Amino acid sequence: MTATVLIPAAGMGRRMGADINKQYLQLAGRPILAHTLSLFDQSPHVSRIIVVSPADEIAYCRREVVARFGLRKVEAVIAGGAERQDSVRNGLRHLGEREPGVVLIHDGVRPFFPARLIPRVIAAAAEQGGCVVGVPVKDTVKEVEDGRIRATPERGRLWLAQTPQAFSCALVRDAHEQALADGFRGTDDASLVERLGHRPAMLEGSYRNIKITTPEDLLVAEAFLTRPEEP
Ligand SMILES: Nc1ccn([C@@H]2O[C@H](COP(=O)(O)OP(=O)(O)OP(=O)(O)O)[C@@H](O)[C@H]2O)c(=O)n1
Ligand SMILES: C[C@](O)(CO)[C@H](O)COP(=O)(O)O
Repeated sequence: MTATVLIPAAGMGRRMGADINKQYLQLAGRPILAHTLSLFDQSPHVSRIIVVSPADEIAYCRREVVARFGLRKVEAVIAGGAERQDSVRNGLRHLGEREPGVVLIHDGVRPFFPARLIPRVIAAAAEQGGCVVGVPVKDTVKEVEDGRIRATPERGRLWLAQTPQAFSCALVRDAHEQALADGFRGTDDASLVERLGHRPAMLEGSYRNIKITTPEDLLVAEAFLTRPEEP
């Protein structure tokens, strides 16, 4: 079974504070976005890739990433929206009704997702409707209100949600459209599906699957590149 991959890469990288958008910063001679796209482009479990980009960077993305690095499965680069949720919704609308299977949604700035997990994510989404990749929390987490601790949730039940997050395409499209209609804003795609009463599976991924967000993440990324994960 193969799946479609949707890559939201339409953010502005404000927290990175670089001169160029963070997905185009170089890691080992390639833009971060090219690393991420290559993971999926090379996978036999992926049929096609849709990239969501800032509208004014579409031509640059096509030329400097897709064409330059020969990413053959990238079918389209389309315009995103104001927030990640808007960008993903644009991508899902682009896929429209013609997408019958599973769609994997993966942040353009998570270049270290282990590609060996792609078939497991797809299978879990196909069997259980949805699947989120994540890792168990290592620190103790506190709920804080007005500068004071309100609660200490039991750590054994807490996971950090990463991407990819994969779903049957019809389900996640409905979840995004319902969230828009209700004015609901979530920080990931699964939360939109959960509020419709579904319980996506959690699949243990890798602590290396970081979202490159702030400058110190680039130092960590360089370190990962010098010592690649075992396949
Ligand atoms: N309007 C947006 C905002 C974010 N994203 C994408 O969602 C992923 C995760 O977002 P984040 O790391 O927060 O990226 P930015 O929004 O670019 O960062 P910042 O909040 O610092 O500006 C990134 O691949 C980003 O490009 C997107 O497609 N559309
Ligand atoms: C989807 C996500 O990467 C899961 O961890 C994350 O929630 C995105 O958050 P952001 O604030 O839009 O970067």
